[in-house]
Amino acid sequence: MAHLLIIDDDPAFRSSLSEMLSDLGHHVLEAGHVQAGLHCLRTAPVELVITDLKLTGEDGLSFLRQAQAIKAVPCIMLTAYASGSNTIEAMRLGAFDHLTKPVSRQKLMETLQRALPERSADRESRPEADASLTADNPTAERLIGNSECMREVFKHIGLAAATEATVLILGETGTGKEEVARALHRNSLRAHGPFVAVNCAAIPAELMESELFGHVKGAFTGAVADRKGYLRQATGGTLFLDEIGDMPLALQAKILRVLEAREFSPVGAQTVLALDARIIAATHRDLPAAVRAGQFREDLWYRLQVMPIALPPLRARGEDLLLLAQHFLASEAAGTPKRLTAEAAQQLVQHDWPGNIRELRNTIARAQILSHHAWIEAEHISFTPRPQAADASGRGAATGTLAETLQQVEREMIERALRESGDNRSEAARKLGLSRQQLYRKLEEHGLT
Ligand SMILES: Nc1ncnc2c1ncn2[C@@H]1O[C@H](COP(=O)(O)OP(=O)(O)OP(=O)(O)O)[C@@H](O)[C@H]1O
Repeated sequence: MAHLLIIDDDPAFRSSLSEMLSDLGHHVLEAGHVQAGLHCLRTAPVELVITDLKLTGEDGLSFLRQAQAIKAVPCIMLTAYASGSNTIEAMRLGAFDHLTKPVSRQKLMETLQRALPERSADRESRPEADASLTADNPTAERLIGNSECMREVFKHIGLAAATEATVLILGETGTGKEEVARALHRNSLRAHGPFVAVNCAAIPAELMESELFGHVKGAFTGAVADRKGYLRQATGGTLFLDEIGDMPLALQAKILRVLEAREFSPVGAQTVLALDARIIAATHRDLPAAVRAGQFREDLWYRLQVMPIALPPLRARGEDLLLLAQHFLASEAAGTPKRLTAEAAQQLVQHDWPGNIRELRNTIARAQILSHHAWIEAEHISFTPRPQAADASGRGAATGTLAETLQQVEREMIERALRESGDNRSEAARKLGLSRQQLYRKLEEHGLT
């Protein structure tokens, strides 16, 4: 038996929940608003709190903020109005879990079982979240999603946000990895610092080191002035390394060193600078497969595994699809948002969304333009043809003559080999099964020198 406190301004809900918990053998206290709940926490031997989010007067998040100063007890947020931002905020403020109403007896039992053995000792060591950071913040909902899998993602964001842990975000292209990185930053203790996003796949391998670490004047030909580099630009904030799976191996070793030692040196400098930025990385690649293929360092992979967050593809997000579609219709509308007919919604549901949320956003934008009325009909929905990935044989990429296609595939393979070998030409030649001379000739042919 444990002493539980329920805070809810709906007396009927309070008493039915109280009955359910008493049936499970617990001693239950009830409060109708936040201050009454805080009073119980001060005066009674409360071991766990279940609080509603939307209450008359102060809300459940306000209870969480104030409760921390009184007693460390697990708090479960229960709401009919779950959103990405209130889930993240509740978890960041130390909530044990965030459940949606109506809650089943089974779910409640399961959550209590997880929460109660933990009691207070464990929780006292959790870093206190800075309540001032987002106290007035969660206005516009930026991360849409109500599906069970996204609610798990929001909880992980909330838990990770309050820490300094390096986070690795995994997910197919367009699933919202950058959006999640931004949410982590917004909800972190570094929210007032900069958020610097770097796309590792877009920077030429030979420039990447100086782009990240900076350089001093004269460090190499062309270094005509000092350059700060992204690590220093992110001081006090967050550095988001997007597409880390495309980082050349040589640089992966350097980033690992930065993560371990939390210090780095600009190219050509003798000085060592302390890292004062949180690193969040993301990739759409299958990193374990890249590790097996020798394209990604195993030690860096383990180092990034501290706090992985895997984003589900849109086709696995069920109800979120139409929720997101409505969100894009509303956010892009000048006046009253257009509505989807049942047939148009059906079209959306049947598609498998290889480009995920980005593809949905573009599909909705296109439908919005094509429809001249208040409704979006099925005929306004069209999907972008899926780009055919060029495999090593060039199949699927062929639009020109055979010779053109072969040239194109050759060029892509050379670029990839150079990227993956950190621009080391001997290694790239080995990967491609060419001699160094043959590779040099090909580089010249393709204008890649
Ligand atoms: N949960 C969400 N709610 C609303 N919009 C979202 C959500 N997730 C992603 N988006 C939108 O979808 C688009 C793609 O998101 P984002 O750029 O974060 O994806 P990504 O996984 O980083 O893509 P890539 O792998 O190509 O870098 C953006 O316009 C973003 O604002």
